[in-house]
Order: sequence, then C-alpha cells, then structure tokens
Amino acid sequence: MKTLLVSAVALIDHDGRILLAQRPVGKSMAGLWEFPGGKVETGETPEAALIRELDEELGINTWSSCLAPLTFASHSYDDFHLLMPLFACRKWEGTPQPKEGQTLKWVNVKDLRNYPMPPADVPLIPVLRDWL
Ligand SMILES: Nc1nc2c([nH]c(=O)n2[C@@H]2O[C@H](COP(=O)(O)OP(=O)(O)OP(=O)(O)O)[C@@H](O)[C@H]2O)c(=O)[nH]1
Repeated sequence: MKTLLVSAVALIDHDGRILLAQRPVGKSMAGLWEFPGGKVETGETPEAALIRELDEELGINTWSSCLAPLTFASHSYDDFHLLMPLFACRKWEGTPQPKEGQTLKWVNVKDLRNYPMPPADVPLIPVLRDWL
C-alpha cells in the first residue's frame, strides 16, 4: 500500500484554542473536522508544504521557525497509508479565511472530542490535551 505524506498543523490562538477545518461536501470524509494542511509534494519538505497549504487554504503566512514538531498520525485507510506529522504553530501573519469552501472553527482543547475527525486524527486529541 502506498504511504501518503501529509503535513498538518495545530494553529493555536492566544486563548489556547485550535483551528479546525470542516471538509466540504463532495470531498472524501466530507463533514469531518481536520487540521489544516495537505499532501507533501515531491521535493518539498513537510514545513514548506504546510507553509504553502496555509497560504492556499487560509490565506495566512508562517515560517519554518514557527512550526514546532508535536506528534504524528500513522493510519491505514482502505487505499493508502497516511503518515501525517502534526506541527504546532502560535505565530502567523493574517487572519485565517476559508479560501476553499471549508468551515473554520476555533475549538477549545477540551471540546475537541465533540468534533468528528478522520480516524487518523483521533489518537492525536489526547496528545494535544496533555501538551496544551
Ligand atoms: N489536512 C489534513 N488531512 C488529513 C487529516 N486527517 C486525515 O486523515 N487527512 C487526510 O489526508 C489527506 C490530505 O490530503 P489533502 O488535504 O491534500 O487532500 P484533499 O483535501 O484534496 O483530499 P482528497 O484526498 O479527498 O482529495 C486526505 O486524504 C485527508 O483525508 C487532517 O487532520 N488534516
């Protein structure tokens, strides 16, 4: 099975809330809440992929030095294996906007489990809770 490398980030605001994006209708796993990010392209570092995706999806800018490695997901879906580093980021430029039809929501860490997430993300929730 193919391993897909996806880079994702927990953006953390001044109140310690995390930004979740709801996958739009028409995509796989529509309606589920996920961390901003996306596929790492050939020749790209996970950090560069994330900086690019944050610009494309949310219209914000950040820097490699502001991306702290936090944890990762490793999960087999039916047709691929997902390997997803999760970074934490507290510093960016601009205000996140839903540029790709997503719904955005700032969520308190203790409320994360009320937002249905892709199966790969579920084990990440306690890590965030312990870490924040
Ligand atoms: N960005 C992001 N992707 C995730 C998370 N959890 C998770 O399983 N994924 C999966 O990782 C892949 C991310 O790729 P992507 O974001 O570039 O792809 P996409 O929205 O176009 O989805 P697609 O595969 O349906 O075309 C998707 O298959 C997505 O379902 C998460 O928390 N954040």
